[in-house]
Amino acid sequence: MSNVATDHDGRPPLSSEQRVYNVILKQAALVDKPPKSRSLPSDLALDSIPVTTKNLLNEAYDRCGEVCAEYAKTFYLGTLLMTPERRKAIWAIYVWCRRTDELVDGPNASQITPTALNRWEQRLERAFEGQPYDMLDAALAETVLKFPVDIQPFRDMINGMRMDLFKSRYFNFDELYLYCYYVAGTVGLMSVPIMGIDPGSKASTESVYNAALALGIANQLTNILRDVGEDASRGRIYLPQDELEQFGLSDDDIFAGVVTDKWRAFMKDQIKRARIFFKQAEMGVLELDKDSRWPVWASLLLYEQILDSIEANDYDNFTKRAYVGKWKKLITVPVAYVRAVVPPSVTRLAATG
Ligand SMILES: CC(C)=CCC/C(C)=C/CC/C(C)=C/CC/C(C)=C/[C@@H]1[C@@H](COP(=O)(O)OP(=O)(O)O)[C@]1(C)CC/C=C(\C)CC/C=C(\C)CCC=C(C)C
Ligand SMILES: Nc1ncnc2c1ncn2[C@@H]1O[C@H](COP(=O)(O)OP(=O)(O)OP(=O)(O)O)[C@@H](O)[C@H]1O
Ligand SMILES: [Mn+2]
Repeated sequence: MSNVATDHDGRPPLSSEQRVYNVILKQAALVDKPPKSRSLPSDLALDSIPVTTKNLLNEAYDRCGEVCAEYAKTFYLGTLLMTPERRKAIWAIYVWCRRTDELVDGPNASQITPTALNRWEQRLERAFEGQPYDMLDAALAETVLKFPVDIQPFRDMINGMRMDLFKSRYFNFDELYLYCYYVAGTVGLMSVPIMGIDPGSKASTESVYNAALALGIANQLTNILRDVGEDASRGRIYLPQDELEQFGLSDDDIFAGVVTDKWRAFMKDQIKRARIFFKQAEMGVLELDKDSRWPVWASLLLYEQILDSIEANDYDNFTKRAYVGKWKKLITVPVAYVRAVVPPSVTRLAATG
């Protein structure tokens, strides 16, 4: 199994960041290549799909859109601005990610075993080979046929779910970084080939992939900070153990769930780090194809505001769930639009007067 965590014989172990960067280089090289020629059965060529299958596929894409609208309304609205082909592809990937997450986080999570995840991975492979198991997989299968999406980030997301099955503590940020790549950085890598890089962009492909990875990491770190109380109630602590210790905190403090000055100081530090990842991601949004920028900006700005909300709750993420209110969301959407359509030099000039 190809896994970013594979050890290199005899050489000093690479950090998670270095391992993940190697994946970025590989993904960037793949998307730079001309369209891949997958060895698919000849009846699977896109132009030979019969009309009835096409109708079923369209129904499957519509269903993917509905799921996306149900789980992330604002983001769904943003996808409506993308070209129909891209929008459908993002929905299909969204649904695969949501279904993968539900395996370990959903109502049947207690029944999920490593074998079940292996079966899910086999299903994924079949979809990439053009042999989908159900209609939602068929939408994914068509998507990966149309766009230069590689299987590795998908496999890696399943690896993240495997990690969730046996691991409930993270010794340091290096371990947490790898987990964040698996469950969220991968989403960035899956999305870039769909959203496309602006033909006028001067940025290197790997720098855009790196920004996409950073957005995934930033989102996941934010998600972890928002859900500290909820995760602790399930016996899970994603926060790096060594950093907790540096602030004089232990697992017991988290289970006790009392906001102290030590906790506030610790949280400030964690929020600062998440914001650094959001900043890294921002540079990449400008390089995306024009009509893909708005949904990404909206998603970035909305998720980042969860950090503001944790601050506004005076760092009580034990008993309060940080969220972005309706009005803030409403304001964010046009702000994201302006950022997406106005070149950064103009907004910078406007900001400096
Ligand atoms: C435009 C855009 C945001 C596209 C991404 C669409 C997509 C395929 C999303 C899939 C998300 C998903 C269901 C992932 C499964 C694992 C998971 C749940 C991760 C957490 C998401 C937050 O979900 P939620 O708040 O609903 O959490 P709960 O389940 O309720 O706890 C994550 C925190 C991470 C999701 C990661 C991203 C959205 C990364 C987005 C990065 C890009 C789209 C790259 C943009 C490109 C550049 C160059 C910046
Ligand atoms: N899984 C996700 N992937 C990408 N972005 C997401 C995801 N979940 C949330 N977001 C971003 O964060 C925003 C807030 O998400 P949240 O799920 O709290 O609310 P919503 O579904 O957008 O709106 P509502 O509260 O009206 O249902 C989303 O609109 C989206 O932009
Ligand atoms: Mn959500």
